[in-house]
Parts: sequence; structure tokens; C-alpha cells
Amino acid sequence: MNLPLEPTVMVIFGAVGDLALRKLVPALYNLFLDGYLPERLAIVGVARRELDDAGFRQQLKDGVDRFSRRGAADQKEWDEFAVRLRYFSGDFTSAETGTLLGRRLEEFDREWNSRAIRVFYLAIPPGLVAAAARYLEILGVCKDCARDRLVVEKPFGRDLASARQLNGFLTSMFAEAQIYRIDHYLGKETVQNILALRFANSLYEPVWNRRYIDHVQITVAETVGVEQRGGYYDTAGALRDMVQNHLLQILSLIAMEPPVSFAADEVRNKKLDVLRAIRPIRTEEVHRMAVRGQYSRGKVSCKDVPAYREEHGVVSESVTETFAALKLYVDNWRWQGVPFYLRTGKCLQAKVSEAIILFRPAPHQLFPAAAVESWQPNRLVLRIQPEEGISTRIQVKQPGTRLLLGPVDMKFRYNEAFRVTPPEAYETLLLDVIRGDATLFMRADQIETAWSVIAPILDVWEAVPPADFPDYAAGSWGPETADLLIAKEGHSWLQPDIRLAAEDES
Ligand SMILES: NC(=O)C1=CN([C@@H]2O[C@H](COP(=O)(O)OP(=O)(O)OC[C@H]3O[C@@H](n4cnc5c(N)ncnc54)[C@H](OP(=O)(O)O)[C@@H]3O)[C@@H](O)[C@H]2O)C=CC1
Ligand SMILES: O=C1O[C@H](COP(=O)(O)O)[C@@H](O)[C@H](O)[C@H]1O
Repeated sequence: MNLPLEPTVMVIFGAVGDLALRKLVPALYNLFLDGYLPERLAIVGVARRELDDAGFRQQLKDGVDRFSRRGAADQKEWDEFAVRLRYFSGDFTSAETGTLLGRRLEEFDREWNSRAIRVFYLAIPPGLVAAAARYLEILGVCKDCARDRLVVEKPFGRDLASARQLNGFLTSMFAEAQIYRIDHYLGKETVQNILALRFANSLYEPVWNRRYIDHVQITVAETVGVEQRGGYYDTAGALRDMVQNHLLQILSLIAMEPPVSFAADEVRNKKLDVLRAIRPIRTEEVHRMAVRGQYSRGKVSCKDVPAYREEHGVVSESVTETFAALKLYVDNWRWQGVPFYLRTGKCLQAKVSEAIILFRPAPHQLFPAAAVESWQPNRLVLRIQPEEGISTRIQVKQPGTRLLLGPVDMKFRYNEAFRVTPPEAYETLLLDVIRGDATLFMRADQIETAWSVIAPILDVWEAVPPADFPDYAAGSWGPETADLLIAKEGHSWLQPDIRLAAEDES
């Protein structure tokens, strides 16, 4: 792995917020421990609250102790890392703070005797992104400083129109290549492994099409509710929060054509082709292609859970969906007629993300009916989390004197095969930003096309409020309507192996 050698200043706007404390700083600290960070690196945190460098460092250390995959930080190692951390108190909607911060950044250039690459990470409420970007102009960041980068979190807009507007605004100030729109699912090891599985093996690609694949199921199930983010979530819902980004990205990786190379735009073009090929959903068919749900009180992992409408920050008669399931078709040569079922929800029975490829039956049934009582079609399970890995279900002869077939799984699990803890998604993505590799980030056109896929559903759901919310108990697998959605095609959801999921959570 090449070490990024260029001096870098990473400015984190919103440096003492939830995302920075839980994800960004633990990721940067782990990259430091693994020796991946540039030698000359400064991390400057910006927020309004009054703090000195020591207070800032202590808050970040508390975050690392609680949330790092490696557990509490060793004090000596932390101190070595912490000298890189500086705090700057100011409101980024004020020009004065802009000028002062600008001077501070120039000090690093003088100290290092070279103009450092500047990475601006906007870990701030989505409504402030445009204001913060304007503020960057005061800092002299523009299209001409091609080495400087801007990292924008999700949600990117709240619909097609607002995403277009934000893209228009950002690309008027920065070149597309400078803008890194994060979708943290793309940094997950097993999501990246979809490409490795498909394009580094000759076994799967020949059968990766409508002739052999019956349908695809993508499940991203969470056990948590909205936690501290009720205010945001209640204005978003599952479709905006998860489907528009993470689930459609997983679908794109499963369905894309082989890229010619792994150049950022080559991969992104191929993924965009998939999004563009998704059959548009007409208004009158939204109810046949998509269902929504909201959780009522229940038990998750043996603990009582309040109803969504009782969560902090959620309005009492909220009609926001906490569950969404979709049926999509990719209208191209490879996937014609193959349904892609997507579902995601909060307060479900287990935390598990996986994609299952269900294959068609063997073309000729050679075995007598008595031998195939428990026959199941071949399936390939791409487990994204927990227990990251891949398994293939095949039919074998069961031991005994009778000819009886039965399903078994051939399994690969990351932790058994490699015995290392894979990096967190944010580690991979932050390192890519520092190195200037945008392959795993969303381009403007991908974001907009993904919004256009779900736009008809958003419109209909907004126009026709659900009559029956809440409609699934916390701790279940979601509303019954999700089962009916795919039962119409003669399919049923394959519930994940929750024994593994529960082990991972405990
Ligand atoms: N938290 C999460 O798990 C996830 C978050 N995201 C996204 O990340 C972004 C940040 O979320 P999150 O960390 O939860 O938000 P928080 O509200 O926890 O943090 C916001 C941060 O911004 C600072 N801030 C707000 N206004 C200003 C201002 N005018 N000038 C300077 N600083 C300001 C706040 O500090 P102060 O008040 O001191 O100014 C605080 O540090 C959002 O876009 C969110 O959607 C995405 C995925 C997951
Ligand atoms: O982006 C988001 O993702 C998380 C789920 O991420 P995971 O890595 O824990 O699977 C979700 O809880 C959150 O609502 C959403 O904004």
C-alpha cells in the first residue's frame, strides 16, 4: 500500500458532533495506528462552542475510547496522535471566522514550507452545507486549487430537485473531481467484495444474468430505532435515509457490467448505467412496487422498545416510514424480467445486511420426487454485516442408504479466513479522500439518478398518508404488506440467519 506523502490539513466542520465523535475521529486514529496517515498531517476541528485544544482532544479521546473498533486508546499512542489535533471555535456562516481560519491554515503551509492539501469535511447538519461551502470560498478554495477536496455527508438533498440544486451550487464553486459525496456502505469490506467476487472469479460471472438468476433480495435490517437522530429521521424516513443511497448502491454493484478498469469514473459510469436502467415506476403502480411501515412498541433483543411515535424528536402522529420494501426491475439485456427486492427497516428482529442471489432450478429434474422433498434452489448469500462473508447453498446427497437430497452451505467468513478485524468503512473512505481516490464516492449524476428512481414513490407516499401506521411490532421482520409485495411474484423473503447476527451484537 502506498503511503500518502503529501502534507495534508483536514478541516472537520462539526468536529464535536455525533458523526465526528463516533465515526470520523476513531477512523482517523485507527489509520494513524496502522501507519497510513501522512507524516505531516493536521486535523483542525471547527464548531461554535468554546473549547481549547486540550478540551477538544479530551472530547475526541472519549469518543475513541467508546466507539473505536480497537476499544479504549492507549494513552501514549493517543498522545502521539493528538498533537495533530487543533480546535478552532467559530460560526462558519460568518466571514470573520473564515478569514481567521484561513490565516490559521496558512500557518501550516509556512511551517511545512509547502502548500498542504486541504480536505474540508462537512460533518454538519444537511441544511448548512451550502452555507459552509460558501464559507470555503472565503478560504480561497476553488476550482483552481484542484488538490483541495470537499467531503459532503448524506443525506444529499431530500429529493431530486434539492439534490440538483445542491449539485448545481457545489459544482459552480468546485470541480466535480474535488467533491467527495460519502455513502459509507461503499466503504464496507463486503460491499467492495461484491466486485472482487464477480470480477476476480470465473465461476460466477457466466451465470450472473437472467438465464440463471431468478431474483435478488437485498436486506438491510437494523435493531436500533432513531436513537438521538429523531429530529432528522422524522423528516427523512427509510426511503430517503437508506434506500436512495445504501440499498441502491448495493443493487448497482450486483447488477453492473464489468468495468474496463478500476478507474474512478469507469466504475462509476458502470454503476450509473444500472440506475439509469431501473424501470421507472408509474404513479398508478407505486402501491404494487413499494410498501412502507412504521414500528409500534415491542421487544428487540429481549428489551422493551417504545413505538416510533414515542421516540425523542418524533412528532406524535408521525406518518414517517421506518420500513420500506421495493420491487425493482433493471431493464437491460442482462437483467430483463429479474425482480430485485429491496427492504430496510429500523427496530427489526436482527441487525443484518445481506444480498441474496436466488438461482433458477436445474433445467431438468433427474431425481424422483421422493428424493427432493427438501429441495431448495441454489442461492448465493453475500453477508455484508455482521459475520461478513459469502455462502453458497447447494444440494447434496444426504448420508444414508436412500437417495435423498438436501441443502448445505459452503461458507467463507472473513474472520475465519483472515483472522483480522476489517477496517471500518470510514477508515477506508477517509484514506481514499486523503489519497484523492474517488472510486467509492458518489458522483453528482449518480445521486440525481438515484433520487429519480424513488421520486414517484416519495410523491405518492407524501400525497397519500398511510391509514394504518404503526403497522409492525418492534422486533418483528416488518409489516405483512412486505410479504405480500413479493408473494405476488411467487416469492418470499428469506429471513437471515439471525443466530449469527445475534452473536455478533452481543
Ligand atoms: N451521526 C450519524 O450517525 C450520521 C450522520 N450523518 C450526517 O453527518 C452530518 C453531521 O451529523 P451529526 O454529527 O449527527 O450532527 P450533530 O448535530 O451531532 O453535529 C453538528 C456539528 O456541527 C456544529 N455546527 C452546527 N452549526 C454550526 C455553525 N453554524 N458553525 C460551526 N459549527 C456548527 C456543531 O457544533 P456547535 O453546536 O458547537 O457549533 C456540531 O459539532 C449530517 O449531515 C448527518 O446527516 C450521516 C450518517 C450518520
Ligand atoms: O446512513 C445511515 O446508516 C445507518 C446504518 O449504518 P450501519 O453501518 O450501522 O449499517 C442508519 O442507522 C442511519 O439511520 C443512516 O442514516
